[in-house]
Amino acid sequence: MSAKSKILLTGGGGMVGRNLLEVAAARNVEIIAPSSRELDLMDRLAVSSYLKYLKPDCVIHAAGRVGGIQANLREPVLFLVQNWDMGQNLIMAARDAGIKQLINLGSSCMYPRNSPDALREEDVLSGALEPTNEGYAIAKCAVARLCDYIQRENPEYHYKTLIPCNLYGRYDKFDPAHSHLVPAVIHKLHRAKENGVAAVDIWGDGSARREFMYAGDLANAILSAIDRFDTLPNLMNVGLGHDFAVNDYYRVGAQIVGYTGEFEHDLTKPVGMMRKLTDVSRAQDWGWSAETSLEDGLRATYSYYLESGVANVLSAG
Ligand SMILES: NC(=O)c1ccc[n+]([C@@H]2O[C@H](COP(=O)([O-])OP(=O)(O)OC[C@H]3O[C@@H](n4cnc5c(N)ncnc54)[C@H](OP(=O)(O)O)[C@@H]3O)[C@@H](O)[C@H]2O)c1
Ligand SMILES: C[C@@H]1O[C@H](OP(=O)(O)OP(=O)(O)OC[C@H]2O[C@@H](n3cnc4c(=O)[nH]c(N)nc43)[C@H](O)[C@@H]2O)[C@@H](O)[C@H](O)[C@@H]1O
Repeated sequence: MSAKSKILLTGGGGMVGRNLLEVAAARNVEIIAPSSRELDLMDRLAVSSYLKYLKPDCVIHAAGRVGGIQANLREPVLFLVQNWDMGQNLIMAARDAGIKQLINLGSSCMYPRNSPDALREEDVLSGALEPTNEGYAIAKCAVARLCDYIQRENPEYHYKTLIPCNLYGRYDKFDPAHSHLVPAVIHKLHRAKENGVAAVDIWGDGSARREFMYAGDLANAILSAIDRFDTLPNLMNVGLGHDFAVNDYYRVGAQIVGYTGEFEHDLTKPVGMMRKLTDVSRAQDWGWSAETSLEDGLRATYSYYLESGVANVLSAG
């Protein structure tokens, strides 16, 4: 894509979007990123007229209704309806506006549950989904397939999907009502350290495994995808290629936060998939690999948690 290309980003106010905008700014890549108040993706007519007016050369779809296992269990209707409506509205409007290049973000939750092996792109829709996030996963699969079908019907359109593994990093959601594992680890351990709490609860027995990648690495991957769009595979996992047990995230988190207390396992809490490791060979063949270690990523995320004031807001709540 040329330096003059006009790039539209949805979800610019979210964790992935804000990391992408930071990395793009550092490389003098201009990206147009309307907030949800400026462009509500649930409003089909507004999306259609916006795209016909703006006529971007490429669209990056990073908006979504996103949350951890507890939010998905609580509101499956919202996760299904909003992620499908936003994706359909944007992608159909892009097609009808004649926009030829689009990068859609899926999620490793799209994959069938409980696969002992690393998940390959061709495994999408090859088995039953994880019940704890089924609504979200159905929407993600449907939007990814919509992109694929548009390409099949219109070969001059290139609507590609990246499938990120679990993510964490600066600008993440730390509110326990919505957070994923890693921000929950940071928030719970910080609060326990500050309040002298003797033991922190871990949901489940801690043996579930997760592949959490630093969001800054995904931002770099998306920028590479923009730069080298023509060689980008139509469907590509973006992950670490290795995972850790839930207990490991708490152990390393305790080192970073400075928590020296004990842990207790709450077996009444939901654990979701026992594993959802992505196979990253397609990305490696394409010339991309993640670079940030868990320790470095946790350290940067904890610094953000402290410096952004999130810690104080959540402590006051
Ligand atoms: N976080 C993860 O672990 C993870 C893992 C794999 C894939 N992904 C995917 O990566 C993408 C970004 O995730 P994230 O973690 O950055 O999510 P996030 O922090 O929750 O951000 C979501 C973004 O979507 C926007 N949005 C929500 N409803 C909207 C609407 N009706 N109209 C326009 N914009 C709307 C939000 O805008 P406002 O802030 O203005 O509401 C926000 O900027 C999503 O597609 C997600 O499925 C995330
Ligand atoms: C990428 C996201 O993956 C999500 O699944 P999923 O990895 O289980 O989502 P998480 O909420 O990150 O949970 C990951 C694992 O961490 C365990 N866990 C341990 N302690 C905690 C805690 O205090 N808070 C949280 N949240 N988890 C905790 C949890 O039981 C689960 O096995 C999907 O629900 C979303 O839709 C999204 O796709």
